[in-house]
Amino acid sequence: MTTDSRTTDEAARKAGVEVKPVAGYIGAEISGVDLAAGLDDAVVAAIRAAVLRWKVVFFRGQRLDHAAHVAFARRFGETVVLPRRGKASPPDFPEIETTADRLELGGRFGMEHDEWLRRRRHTLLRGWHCDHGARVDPPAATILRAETVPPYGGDTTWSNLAAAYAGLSAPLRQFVDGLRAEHRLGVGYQPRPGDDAYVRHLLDRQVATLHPLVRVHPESGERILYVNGYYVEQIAGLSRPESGAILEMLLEQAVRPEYTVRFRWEPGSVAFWDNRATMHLAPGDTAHLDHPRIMHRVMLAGDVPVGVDGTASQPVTGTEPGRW
Ligand SMILES: O=C(O)CCC(=O)C(=O)O
Ligand SMILES: [Fe+2]
Repeated sequence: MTTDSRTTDEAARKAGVEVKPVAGYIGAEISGVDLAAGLDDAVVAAIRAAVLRWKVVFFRGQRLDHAAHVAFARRFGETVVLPRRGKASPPDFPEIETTADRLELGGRFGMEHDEWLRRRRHTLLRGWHCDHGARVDPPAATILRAETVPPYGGDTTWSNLAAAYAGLSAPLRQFVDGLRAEHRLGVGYQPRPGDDAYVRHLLDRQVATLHPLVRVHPESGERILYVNGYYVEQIAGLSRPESGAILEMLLEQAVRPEYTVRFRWEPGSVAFWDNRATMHLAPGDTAHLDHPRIMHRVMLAGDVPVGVDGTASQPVTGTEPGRW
């Protein structure tokens, strides 16, 4: 499978679906498909090719319920079953995670969201992340659907990390190709009464992995600037100030506006992104609004990343492939 646009177009033509790019480097809207119906293999192949080519694809006006959402995801790979989940997750659907109103990430870790973000070392990248990036095998993809959206606000933004890598100068690409960085979750957070089971699970386990700073995409072969605004902590072998300055620069590069796409949700919208080749930014503009925002997601299991020299990511603590 390649990211060649001819391959993508060919697959779409065969399947009778329309793939319409919506930004120069990332994002395409797919129409002419009902995700709740049983999809034939050609449609699945067309969607898969579009996700690889455009990194995130959008569907509108879908009528997925939890069961159909999971069934759709399973056409593309193994779904992730979280062993202990937040109280927001629907009963009987261990693969579905629900976020209501806003991402309470800070609150989840025992402090207010702003304080949580302030503690991050990298100031530029407030909130940009790929999902579960501190794991040794982060999910390959996330499929997010909107149930209830505010009348304004609540947009999500994605960035293309292959384009960000390609946009670096040659000497800098060569420099980062050989580096690895530690990604961490749960460090320094204090538990507090009322934490749900999922939070306690995260707090129980410090999760950290040494990932290549440039990973080779397992399907497309593209080089990906593998930084993460939530999780990346330190470039191995560099001093703390060197690492901090270089990470700030790379994180800024990773989310340059031209590499991004922003999506306006409607009820029934679905976004399907390649979590190996993108970061995304959950909206921060709805917390003060009096409008609910209810989203459900399913993730696909992913591989252990591999760097340019063929070296795989190394677990540091609290993570092993396939164990959630
Ligand atoms: O709700 C959103 O817009 C995105 C939330 C998010 O980061 C995720 O589902 O992984
Ligand atoms: Fe996310």
